[in-house]
Amino acid sequence: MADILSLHSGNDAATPTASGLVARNLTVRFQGLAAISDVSLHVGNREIFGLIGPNGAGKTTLVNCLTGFQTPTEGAIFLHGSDTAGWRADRFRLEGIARTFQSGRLFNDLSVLENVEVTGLGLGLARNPARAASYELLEWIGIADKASIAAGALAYTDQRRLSIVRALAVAPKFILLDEPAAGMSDAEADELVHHIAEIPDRFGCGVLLIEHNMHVVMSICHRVHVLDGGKTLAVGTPDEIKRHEGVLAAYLGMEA
Ligand SMILES: Nc1ncnc2c1ncn2[C@@H]1O[C@H](COP(=O)(O)OP(=O)(O)OP(=O)(O)O)[C@@H](O)[C@H]1O
Repeated sequence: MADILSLHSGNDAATPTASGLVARNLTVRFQGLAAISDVSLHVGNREIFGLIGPNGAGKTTLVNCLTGFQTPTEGAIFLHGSDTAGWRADRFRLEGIARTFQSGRLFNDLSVLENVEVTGLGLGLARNPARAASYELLEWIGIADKASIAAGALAYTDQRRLSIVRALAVAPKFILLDEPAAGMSDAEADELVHHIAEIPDRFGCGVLLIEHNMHVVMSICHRVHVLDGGKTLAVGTPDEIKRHEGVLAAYLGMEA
């Protein structure tokens, strides 16, 4: 615990605290090559925390570590002060860490409503309450009118919306969103921004957001962590990140 309280060292500008989701000095090597190197971060309880970086920067590898899909080669992850060493993905999920995948991973043959409902049933809810809660989530994200069609028949952008509510259905403490705005038009991304911004207060959870759409990241994140080549390049508020010379050169400059 004392170690977490002194997290302020290293490369995370977060306020030291034992609460929240904390990664400390994470390194992941694949066949000797470092996908991430000595990365530390802290996501606060109701924070919207952006994770950005060029392709191959290590964002997904980091999220895989924070959800138990990847064991770090070095370093540690703490959830509300508990060391997660040895936790597998199902334990992370049970402890309140939910995620979406770039690929969606929906049950394509089940209806949109059933995709959310199975999560509620898995949590032990009875059928009717699970169905009602699922419908409410679909209404919130704006796809309740498609509740009865097969998830596999949804447009790609609606599949991404469904992935988000399915992850929220487990009442997580943290939700990790992997490129939720991918493939969306500017208008669709704007609408998504509005929904993601509501998550902390409406669902009482923190958000870690991987996103290439800079408008989305800069308009809703409280803080942004920039990875480049597996290393932390900068951590700061959106305004600080927008002005950071190293970030402009390594990443944002590419967008110009
Ligand atoms: N299972 C793996 N085996 C070997 N190398 C891997 C593996 N997973 C990722 N890598 C490598 O680790 C580095 C980081 O990849 P990662 O997918 O985490 O980056 P990313 O920032 O999420 O990229 P993108 O924006 O393209 O999704 C890349 O060089 C990638 O090739």
